[in-house]
Order: sequence, then C-alpha cells, then structure tokens
Amino acid sequence: MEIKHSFTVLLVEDSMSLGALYTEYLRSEGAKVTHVNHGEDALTELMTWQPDLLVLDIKLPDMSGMDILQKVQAQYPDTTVIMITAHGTIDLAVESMKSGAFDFIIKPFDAKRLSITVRNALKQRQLVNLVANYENSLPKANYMGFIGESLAMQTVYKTIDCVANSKASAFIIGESGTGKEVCAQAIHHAGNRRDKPFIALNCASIPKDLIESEIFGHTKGAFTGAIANRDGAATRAHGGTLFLDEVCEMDLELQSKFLRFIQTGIFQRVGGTKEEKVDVRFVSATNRIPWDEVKLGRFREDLFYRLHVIPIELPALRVRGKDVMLLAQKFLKEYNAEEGKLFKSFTSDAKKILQAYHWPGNVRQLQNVIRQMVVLNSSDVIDCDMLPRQLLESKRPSTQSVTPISLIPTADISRQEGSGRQNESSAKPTHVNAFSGDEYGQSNVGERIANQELDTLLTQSQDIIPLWLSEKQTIEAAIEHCNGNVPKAAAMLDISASTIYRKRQSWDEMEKEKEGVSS
Ligand SMILES: Nc1ncnc2c1ncn2[C@@H]1O[C@H](COP(=O)(O)OP(=O)(O)OP(=O)(O)O)[C@@H](O)[C@H]1O
Repeated sequence: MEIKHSFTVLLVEDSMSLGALYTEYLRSEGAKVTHVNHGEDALTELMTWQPDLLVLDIKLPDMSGMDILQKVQAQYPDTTVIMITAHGTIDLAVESMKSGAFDFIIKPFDAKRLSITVRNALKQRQLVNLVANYENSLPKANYMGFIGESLAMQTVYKTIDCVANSKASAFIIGESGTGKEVCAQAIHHAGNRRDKPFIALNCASIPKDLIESEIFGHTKGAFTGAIANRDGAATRAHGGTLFLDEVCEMDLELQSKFLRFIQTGIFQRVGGTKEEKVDVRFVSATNRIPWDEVKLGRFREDLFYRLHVIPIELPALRVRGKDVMLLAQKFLKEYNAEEGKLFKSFTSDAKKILQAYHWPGNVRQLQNVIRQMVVLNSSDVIDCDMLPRQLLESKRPSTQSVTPISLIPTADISRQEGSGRQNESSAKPTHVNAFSGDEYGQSNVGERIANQELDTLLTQSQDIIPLWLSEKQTIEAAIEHCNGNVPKAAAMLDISASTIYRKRQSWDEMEKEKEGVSS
C-alpha cells in the first residue's frame, strides 16, 4: 500500500533541541510538522485543526501526556497518537496503548526508528479509512430511525445526508404512513441542529382559529381563554427545526402571514405589538401533490417556492421489495417484547402474502397488522391463518377489479378522510413519481379496463363509450371517493399517482380532439 506523501503532525516535546531534531526526522518523511512544548499549547492547537498524527511526549512541564491522550481519545478519536517515552516511563507507555495510543517509541531513537513507526501508523489510518468508505458504500438497512435497504430508501438516505446541514427548506411528499415524520426527524438529527429543538406542528389537526397562536404564540388577553403569554412553535423551535406536517391543509390567510415569517424569520404573537426574530429550519410534508394544490388555488405559489426547495419523495411500501419483511421482522420483535409473546418468525406462506399485499396504508398499516397478530395469537411463528382477512382476500387488482370502490381497503387509512376537500379538477401535472407502477410491473389500469370493455361488448351492444372515457370515469370515481387525494386513489387502483397525472394530460388532449371534431 502506498503511503500518502504529505501528512500533518502535531509534535509535543518540551525539549527545544529534541523537538527540532524530531521535526527534521518527520519532515524527511514528508510531514508538515507543528511543534509545541506544552500540553496546554497542544490542546489549543487541537481545537483549531486535527493532525493526522500526534507525536506526544509523556512527560511535559504542565501536564502528563497521558491526560492529553485521554482528551484526544474522547474528542478527536480519528487522531492517531504515538507516545514518546524515556526508560523510566515505559510502564506508562504500555498503559497508553491500552488507552488507545497506536505505538510508543523509547528515547533516544534515530530517524529510522521514527520512520518505521510513522509509516505503520499511516498504513493503519489508510486501512481504517478504506474500511469506513467501503462500509459507507454498502446499502444501509437502518438509518436514523428508518428500516429498509431497498434502492428507493438508499436514495432517501443519501438525500438526507446531503441536506441535513443545510438551512434550505426541505419538502417531503409521500403517501400516508410512508414515514414522512420519521424523515423530518432524520433530517434534524443528522444535521448540526440536532442539539436544538425539533418542533412538529400538524397543520391539519389544529383548529383553524388556533393555528396562528400555535405557530406564533399569543399574549395574555389576546382572545378568550388566553390567560397568560404563551410561546408558539416558532419560538420553541429557535435554533432548531420546525416541521410543518400536512402543510397543504394550512388556511390560506395564514399562508400569507407564514410567507413573511419564512422570508425573514420575523413574526408577531397573536395580540402582540412587538416583532420577534428566530432562526429556524423549515421541513414540510404532505401526502398531496403540492403543485396540484397550487394550481387549484389552495396553496400559495410563493409559499410553495419558499418551502419546496429540497424535495424528498418517500416511496410507497409496495415498491420497496424486501423492506416489507425487514420491517415486519422488526415490528414482530418489538411487539413480542411489549406483549410478552414468543413469536420468532413467519411461515413462508405468510411471508408471501405479506410481500404481495399492496399496503395502501404503507408502513403504518404493516405496523398495525403485525401488532394485531401478536396481540391476538400465541405461538412461535406467524402463519397465514393469523393474517387479517383483508390481506387474505386481497389479490392485486385483477381483470375483474374494475370498480375502485370495491378495492377500498379496511386498513388504517382513514386519517386522510373527511378533510372536506372536493374532487380535484383536471390540474396539469408537473410532479412525476420516480417509482411508477409500470416500472415495478404492477397491473396496468388500461389493460384491466380493456378487459372489462371486452366483457361489456360481449354482453351488451348499447351504451358503448370510448375506452379512454370509461377509464377516465373509473379513475375519477376513485379520486372523488378519496376526497381528491390522488395518491390514495392511485393506491386503491393499484397504479402510481404519476400514471393518473399522465392520463389526465392525455384526457385533456382527447377532449380537445373531440371538441375539434364536433365543431
Ligand atoms: N422506514 C421505516 N422504518 C421504520 N418505521 C417506519 C418507517 N416508515 C414509517 N415508519 C413508522 O410508521 C409509522 C408512520 O410513520 P409516519 O407517521 O412518519 O408516516 P407519515 O408519512 O408521516 O404518515 P401521515 O402522512 O399519515 O402523517 C410510524 O410509527 C413510523 O415510526
């Protein structure tokens, strides 16, 4: 292995003449050397830069080299330490190796002896770096609270790593239960704001007339019930991260107040007259397609551009392959411990069903299913007969599955319902799902509808409508049923949201063509 040519050394040696001599030896090896005579000076240097090697005399005028070694181990564990010792302190030198020093050299030594130790230390550093780089390049199965080693999740982990230290606003999209809150927390904990607060605010669950005070706080007497001054989420998140969950549900009036806050960090409490300024990083999330909300006039375009700086898309569980079983196994272990049960694994048939199910409620639904099975059964293995009915009855929508309503899962996806949203109009798509159903070999709605049409043709000769129109009606019925939530409708139809958007574009064209023909 090649030793790198230039490396840095902090040499701590109280004798000026020996310091000069060792500096000369080290320079002949290609080192850039900084020489200090006192322990305190060494610690000051270490606060501003970390050398590749620390060559450290055990006996120093102001402190023991052993104390410095301990501090370096605790604060700068990547620094390789070589101890210099006199005959009388060999025991200490041996002790220092137990505490993490790489090697020790006994005084007096010549250039050759120092060269061998230095080269060995550099080789070891290179090996450690090589292994660390290799480990980083392997797929991760665990990352900051996430479980999953699918390619789709590796992309998410890499994006989080890249954006964690930035102050740029991150915008997480994904179906319900895909882990958007886990993602927001991961961004916070992976970045340099990790020691400051992470404040989450669910814009959908706070009553409209309270949300402004929840975000900005209020002064005493600002409204009935405001019996004291109260800090809002903005103040509490100072220095840290403010997570705006379900941000597309934010009231339009509040959106304009929020815009100014995002631009300047300045806000006023409800009922207050004084302006306050905070430093927060914004992370937002929604299970809607934000650009559609902008087009429909429900989300301000200027706010969208402020918040949607770094988009992160969380993949649906059904496109995450083996992650289903990784998660299932993790939840099984967790709920076993909680419930005092003895389940160890799943039968291969149960695994097949779990793997094949389309998980409209994503990880949250999987979590609920595993908990339910653990609570209701006692055995050492999860078998098919313990699986909930909806999993056993659910096949991937086949040629018979033409009515979206018949595909409604009983799973825990009700959180999205009842939002009072009306059916969406045919807003033009700009968002493309990276994990489209077609790429993952999911059944194609066009094909299913085509089969239905064939059946219809065989049994009826009246009321035949164009194939694309029939498909459009089916998809629109599903969207309406889901109160305008396209990702949820797509999940029920077992296609990707991007397929719906593509189709909407082509319907517009078909409608135009139809109008052209009739006029
Ligand atoms: N990759 C994952 N690994 C482990 N647990 C996960 C993962 N993704 C989600 N979860 C778990 O699933 C549950 C739902 O996650 P979370 O609340 O973050 O989803 P969400 O996308 O924010 O959902 P919603 O849009 O409904 O608010 C949580 O209990 C979370 O811990």
